[in-house]
Amino acid sequence: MEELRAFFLITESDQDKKPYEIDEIKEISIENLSFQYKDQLRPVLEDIRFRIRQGQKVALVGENGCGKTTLIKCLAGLYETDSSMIKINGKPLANIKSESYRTRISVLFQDYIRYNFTARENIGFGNVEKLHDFNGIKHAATCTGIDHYLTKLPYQYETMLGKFFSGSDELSGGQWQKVALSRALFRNSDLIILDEPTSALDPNAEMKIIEDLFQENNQKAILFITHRLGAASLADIILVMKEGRIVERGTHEELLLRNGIYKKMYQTQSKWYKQNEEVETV
Ligand SMILES: Nc1ncnc2c1ncn2[C@@H]1O[C@H](COP(=O)(O)OP(=O)(O)OP(=O)(O)O)[C@@H](O)[C@H]1O
Repeated sequence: MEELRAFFLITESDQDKKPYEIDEIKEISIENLSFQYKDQLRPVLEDIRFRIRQGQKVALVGENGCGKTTLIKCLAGLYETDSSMIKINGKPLANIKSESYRTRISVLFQDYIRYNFTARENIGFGNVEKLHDFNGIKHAATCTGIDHYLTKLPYQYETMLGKFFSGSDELSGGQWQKVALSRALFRNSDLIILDEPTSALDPNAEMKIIEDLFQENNQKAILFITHRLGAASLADIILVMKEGRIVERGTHEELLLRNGIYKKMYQTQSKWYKQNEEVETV
């Protein structure tokens, strides 16, 4: 009898460890996550805890070097972390087949690729199986506001982008960023992770894109890094990081009521915008 029980116990625990597939991400939870780069003396992330549910929009803010990009790389499964610290639908990320997880997420890093291919392909590469789904590609481009520009190109979406080919069209930094963001949106994912997706855009264009992004993807979870608190204010939850830790969290209004880092950052940025408005009107 004991042997029989032992047999079932082993079989159950083996099954737990066997990587499995997921077809949906309903919740991501991070519990007590710490991370250290091999060549660094101190951890870059310490005791990180938060949860993102389906449809939630979460902004990650904080000064340069506080660990924001490292955190989203851990979440994207690019760095190995203690298996139980990141959980997807309540189960450790490490137990999920990485291919299956990656098809459910969409990530846009700061150093996105500018493909010397057509505009359609540049966006379509987000979901290569749907490279010929023109309506889907156009829809993603409309959401980021780049459709307007692409439709005016000599061959519209079939125009080559970049500067390598004759007849191709080289975009501005902000336009490339919109194309890259369209590519991330074209992917059919449950979780969209964006590292400063609108940093090259002017504040008005940025706010419009973030608003449209949230509206168009109301069922999806979005985690985005931003240095502009105007964009962060649109999120359901704002996580404020400092030296590898989350030190404040809440809505824009809640954080302004505290006399913390977020409020100081906000006051500094408001002053900056006011000064610039005054310079423009002089
Ligand atoms: N590949 C790496 N190897 C070693 N150290 C790294 C690596 N990437 C980042 N770091 C270090 O980890 C710390 C956090 O970097 P990270 O890029 O996560 O910060 P960040 O908050 O995203 O900064 P920024 O706002 O400037 O983009 C920094 O001190 C950085 O030097």
